[in-house]
Amino acid sequence: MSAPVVIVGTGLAGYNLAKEWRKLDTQTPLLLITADDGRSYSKPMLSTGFGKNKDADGLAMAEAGAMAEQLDAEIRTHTRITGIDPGHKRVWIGEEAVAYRDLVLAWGAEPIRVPVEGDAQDAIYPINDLEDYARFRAAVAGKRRVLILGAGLIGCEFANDLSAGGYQVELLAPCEQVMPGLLHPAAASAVQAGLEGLGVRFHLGPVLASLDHQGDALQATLSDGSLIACDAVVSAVGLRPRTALAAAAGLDINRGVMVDRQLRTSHANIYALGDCAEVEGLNLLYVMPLMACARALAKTLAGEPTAVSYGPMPVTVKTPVCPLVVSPPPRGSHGEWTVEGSGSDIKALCREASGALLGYALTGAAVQEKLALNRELPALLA
Ligand SMILES: Cc1cc2nc3c(=O)[nH]c(=O)nc-3n(C[C@H](O)[C@H](O)[C@H](O)COP(=O)(O)OP(=O)(O)OC[C@H]3O[C@@H](n4cnc5c(N)ncnc54)[C@H](O)[C@@H]3O)c2cc1C
Repeated sequence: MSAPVVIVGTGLAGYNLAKEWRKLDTQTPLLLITADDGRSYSKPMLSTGFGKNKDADGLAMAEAGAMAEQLDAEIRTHTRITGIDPGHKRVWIGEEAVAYRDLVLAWGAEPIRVPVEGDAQDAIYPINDLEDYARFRAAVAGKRRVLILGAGLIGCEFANDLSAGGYQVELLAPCEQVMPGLLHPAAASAVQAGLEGLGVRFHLGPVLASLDHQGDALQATLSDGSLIACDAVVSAVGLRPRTALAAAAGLDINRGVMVDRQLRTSHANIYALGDCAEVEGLNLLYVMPLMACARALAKTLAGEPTAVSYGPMPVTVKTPVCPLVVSPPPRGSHGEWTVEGSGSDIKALCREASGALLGYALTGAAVQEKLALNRELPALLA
């Protein structure tokens, strides 16, 4: 039998690529390898599960077996790739070598861990996949108070969702506003005020110095000396694209695994997409870009080399208490911000001197204007 196309990872990138490719090629063998249980799920739902009262099983859309049948593929679950041998076109799973025709890296990004003192490291939960989510839900069942580390998009989404699920939330981050780097301060204030309205208490500035067990609960000591009592900690301090195995195999690495617009790495027959990939300098950890990459790469793998294009990529942040859509100005662009509105309804626009729209942040009622504004936004990869 000819060597299969091998996709490493069964997240949205791996599975969507497999689906798109199977539309074009029903013959070539396909092998998916995943470190997790291979269940298909939509990762964005992880930060809406408490409000919707859905556990991990409730968020899973299909078991690995059903996906294998649907994709006419072999899926190896709980199996971790440990090396790549580009010269011989094979990957290593421990001592076992697996040959590939083409190899696709869709192995995502991993949560950054911040060093914290104390005896309760075990009570800090990153939530980056279904299994993380299941562990966290088990940890907070019957509990009341959650401390979130990180005021980025994911930290804010969890703050909204856990509040909606009945938890008392404290949010700690060493920055001056929520979603710094992504949001204009006026929009950040609107979101923060909305979350405060739900009872979220913000501690912006200090970091977590230590976390210790105290009876059945936990005590967090902040770098400014203040104390927070809680029952569990969510770590949402950021993600780092997985690159170590690619670097060890000699692939070009920057922030992510570097690929061109055809999603080709620096080595023949090896491609990357999703959170692990840096596409012409852009490492976008969102669903829309990976879907565009999956469609383009499916064609390339089916024999029609195709470059990916990114249109505007606005992000809808799931903070229903203060709806938010944001499209940050492209890196390196220069524009002036104008802000209209007040309270929870903010329209912040960034324009070039010529008047061309570079980016925006819309909150509350202003979100309605997104469709009209999207038509004005520049494409990220034309
Ligand atoms: C809580 C949360 C909410 C989000 N909300 C949104 C949103 O609203 N909108 C949006 O656009 N984006 C959102 N995102 C981002 C979006 O979900 C991700 O960009 C996307 O799901 C990444 O998919 P992926 O397939 O690249 O990676 P992953 O889903 O992380 O998949 C990686 C896969 O690789 C496997 N793997 C890793 N290492 C190995 C190895 N060595 N061997 C074998 N397998 C391996 C893993 O087991 C897994 O199957 C959110 C992210 C989070 C965490």
